[in-house]
Amino acid sequence: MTAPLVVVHPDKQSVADSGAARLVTTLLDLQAAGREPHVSLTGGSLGSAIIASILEAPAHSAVDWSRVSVWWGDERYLPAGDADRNDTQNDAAGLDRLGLDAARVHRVAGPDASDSAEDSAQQYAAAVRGSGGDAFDVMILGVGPDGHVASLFPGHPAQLTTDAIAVAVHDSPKPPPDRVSLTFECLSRSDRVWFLVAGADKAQAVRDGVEGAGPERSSAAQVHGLRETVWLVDAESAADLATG
Ligand SMILES: O=C(O)[C@H](O)[C@@H](O)[C@H](O)[C@H](O)COP(=O)(O)O
Repeated sequence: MTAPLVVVHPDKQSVADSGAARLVTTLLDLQAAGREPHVSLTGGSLGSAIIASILEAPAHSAVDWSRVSVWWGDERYLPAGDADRNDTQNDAAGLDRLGLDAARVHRVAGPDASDSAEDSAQQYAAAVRGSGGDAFDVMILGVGPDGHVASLFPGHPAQLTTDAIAVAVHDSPKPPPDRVSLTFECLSRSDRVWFLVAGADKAQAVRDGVEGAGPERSSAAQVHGLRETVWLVDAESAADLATG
């Protein structure tokens, strides 16, 4: 388990830009070392902002995006193309302009391609298991004001699922109610975990996450990278962190 490193930025745009720069550099290093990287994306405003920033990053065209595998930490259980799905929002932010190989873009099945959220979670778990890599190279996660990551919500029973890669989530405290999420175990099987957070309403969630609060307060605090755990935050969301 790696101790969290906190990097404070002036504003939300710099959080997205620095996440993008970090991702491009990391992918270049991994590809130079002969690895075919696996990256997990996130929904929310920063999940889309980082994609827009990647397209603006000068070195992004040096990455061979056709050999980057893309996943999502969670998905809203809605049909393909639904405007409220994380992947649809990421596509709209420019994901489809990166030059990815569609065969390596691992979308979570919606009700149009699975019998239930449970079935979708099983399909997704099988895809993760079958992907060859036993760890994600980069896991990008947004954090909700309530401390949730992916679709694992503090106090919700689904977050405590063990011995599974992915889980169906019902009665989510945030709409839509039905979702599919990677579990804590799977999220933490990542070399690098990067939390991207901005806004004054996230100050408590950042503090709880960085200080390692329990699962009833913070889902983010339960996720750690194997090599690094980095919080890319803006000044407002860092306001409650102890200094010095
Ligand atoms: O599925 C969802 O309801 C959202 O995607 C959610 O999990 C989001 O990622 C976080 O709340 C962070 O959102 P921001 O990046 O907008 O802060």
